[in-house]
Amino acid sequence: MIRFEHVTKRYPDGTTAVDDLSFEVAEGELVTLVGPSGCGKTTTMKMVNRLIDPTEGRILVDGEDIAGVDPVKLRRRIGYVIQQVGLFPHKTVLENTATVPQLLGWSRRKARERAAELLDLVGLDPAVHGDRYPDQLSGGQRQRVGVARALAADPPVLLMDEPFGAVDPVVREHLQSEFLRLQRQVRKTVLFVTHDIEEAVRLGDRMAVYGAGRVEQFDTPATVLGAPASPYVADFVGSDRGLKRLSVTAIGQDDLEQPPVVRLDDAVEAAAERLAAQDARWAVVLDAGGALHGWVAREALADGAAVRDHARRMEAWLPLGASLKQAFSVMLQHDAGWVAVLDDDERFRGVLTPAGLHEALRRSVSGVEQLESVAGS
Ligand SMILES: Nc1ncnc2c1ncn2[C@@H]1O[C@H](COP(=O)(O)OP(=O)(O)OP(=O)(O)O)[C@@H](O)[C@H]1O
Repeated sequence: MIRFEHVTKRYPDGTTAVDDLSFEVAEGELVTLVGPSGCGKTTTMKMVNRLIDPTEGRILVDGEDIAGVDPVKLRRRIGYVIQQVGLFPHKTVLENTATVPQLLGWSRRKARERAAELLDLVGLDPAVHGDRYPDQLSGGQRQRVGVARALAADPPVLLMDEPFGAVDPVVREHLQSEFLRLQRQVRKTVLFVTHDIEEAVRLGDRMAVYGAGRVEQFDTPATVLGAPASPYVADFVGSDRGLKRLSVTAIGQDDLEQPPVVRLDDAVEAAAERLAAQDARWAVVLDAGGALHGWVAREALADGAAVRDHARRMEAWLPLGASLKQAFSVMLQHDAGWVAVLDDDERFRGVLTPAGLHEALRRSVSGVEQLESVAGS
């Protein structure tokens, strides 16, 4: 969708901001550009919407060399979100969000309807916030309006330059989660500039780690953390990259244990027999529809009619594919001996125990070492 071919940018004073850059961002992919200040991230981004033109090389958007495209027309296909947001102070939130559709010639009513829909999508109630002015919003809310405005004309491509850089860490994490949720819905092709390695790892399908003007490594966060391509990248991602890897290592089916499963309506004797046959002290309890209800202890199944007479609720669960970091946090939060793991259709897939989690942690960390020795050989 966005393709850089040997792109170099030299400013008139002789500074080479970007040096022979080649990479491709697939349709619907979110690529983070991360690196220290002055390494050329913003220059890279501004070349995509022709705020800056390259000195050498070419950039293709959707197969078309953008050097031949009128910048104004090009920018209609490309949403742009920056740290300073740049909302018009004298326009309301709704008017700000409707700006681009109106420039594109939409009727005032249609543009405002679309704006209200988008504010809703980014988690702002148009009835509450729509008529406010930007200075009546919090920093986090202003950033959300910036994202809504960039999405208003439904461009296939989004450029985001440190969009969450100016808010405090708690709000930033919140905005990141919301943005990930939003991106799963809208599936834009996104270039996202940040100097925060945690943010780059968390948001990126792939990440480009910049050294001075060059991409030192372009790969998935798990690979960048597990097998840094050079001592520079290893140093940049930090000595705690093993820990960071926990947030990008997913729980898999192999990490789960399979205790006996009984249903709320099962007769007590039949349930007790099943537990005895597997020599288990407890079983997971599902309701008639197969949804997780909780658990039941073997010794409780001595009397009564159905499992439901003795079943206890268990609220904690994790989706299959959740990160080890999330798993750790849910286990600590619920002080639980096990956590049920459900798939996308909320079907029960097994339980994660502290032993299973420990095994997965070891695998993740030793993965780092193994990959390191591969990278070093
Ligand atoms: N108009 C300009 N003229 C000359 N040099 C420039 C110009 N704009 C940027 N540069 C230089 O180009 C290099 C790359 O700048 P760029 O803004 O792309 O970096 P960055 O990685 O986005 O940095 P930051 O994270 O600080 O925003 C820097 O050395 C910068 O000083």
